[in-house]
Amino acid sequence: MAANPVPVITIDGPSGSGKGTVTQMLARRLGWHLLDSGALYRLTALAAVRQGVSFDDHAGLVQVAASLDVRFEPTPAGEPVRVVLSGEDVTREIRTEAAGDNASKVAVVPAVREALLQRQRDFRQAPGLVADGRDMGTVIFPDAPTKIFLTASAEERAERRYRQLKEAGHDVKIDALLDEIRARDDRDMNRSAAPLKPADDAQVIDSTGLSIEEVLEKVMAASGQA
Ligand SMILES: Nc1ncnc2c1ncn2[C@@H]1O[C@H](COP(=O)(O)OP(=O)(O)O)[C@@H](O)[C@H]1O
Ligand SMILES: Nc1ccn([C@H]2C[C@H](O)[C@@H](COP(=O)(O)OP(=O)(O)O)O2)c(=O)n1
Repeated sequence: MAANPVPVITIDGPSGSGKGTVTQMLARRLGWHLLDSGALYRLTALAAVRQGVSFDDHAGLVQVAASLDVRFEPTPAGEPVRVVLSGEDVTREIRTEAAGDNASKVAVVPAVREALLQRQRDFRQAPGLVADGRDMGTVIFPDAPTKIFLTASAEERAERRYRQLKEAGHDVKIDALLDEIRARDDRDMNRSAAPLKPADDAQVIDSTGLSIEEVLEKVMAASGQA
């Protein structure tokens, strides 16, 4: 097969490592497209709940994933991309910790991942793509010229999530968030299909103690875009 000439930067890593933030800033700076693959798993879980499909019903989940009616709409700089599911704005609803946990549960099902595979690859359009998730560099875009694995200590990731949720007006407890982060890390890393791990050719960046700007600079340098 001929090599795909459209460049991709993959940014994989655990929850709260800063993938989404860095991906958005980088995509804007480069003028490239963006793929938030986690949103597809969050939407699959949300649509399943709404349609009364149990997470044990794998055939049902595949049906939901394959027929997702979703649009990602651009927003002004600094605001999250607007996510529209079957005509309804679900941007906020899919960002809760519960939605993330449900996403991680449907994401263990290999056939669900298979049903979302081509939809993700279709985001690879000129002039380039920045893609964030768990398996962007290992499974979805194994030929990506630049692969980043972003990480940070579980404590710092829980702290970041705490600040983010507090600012959004949610009543959260740091200990519960740390437990949730650890449980999700464990599920994402230990599943058989496309587990969370750095690709062999990924550059690992530990963002513990680094500001968002410092991380962005490291990612730009690693991708030859600095
Ligand atoms: N290096 C960093 N230092 C401090 N806060 C950060 C850093 N990177 C991200 N954040 C903040 O942490 C929260 C989670 O970041 P996010 O990009 O959503 O992570 P992920 O997509 O990996 O789950 C956000 O509120 C974000 O602003
Ligand atoms: N490429 C991906 C992206 C997300 N997932 C699953 C596993 C994750 O825990 C959930 C939610 O991912 P998401 O990136 O939206 O969550 P965080 O922002 O990292 O908290 O979806 C996946 O299995 N593969």
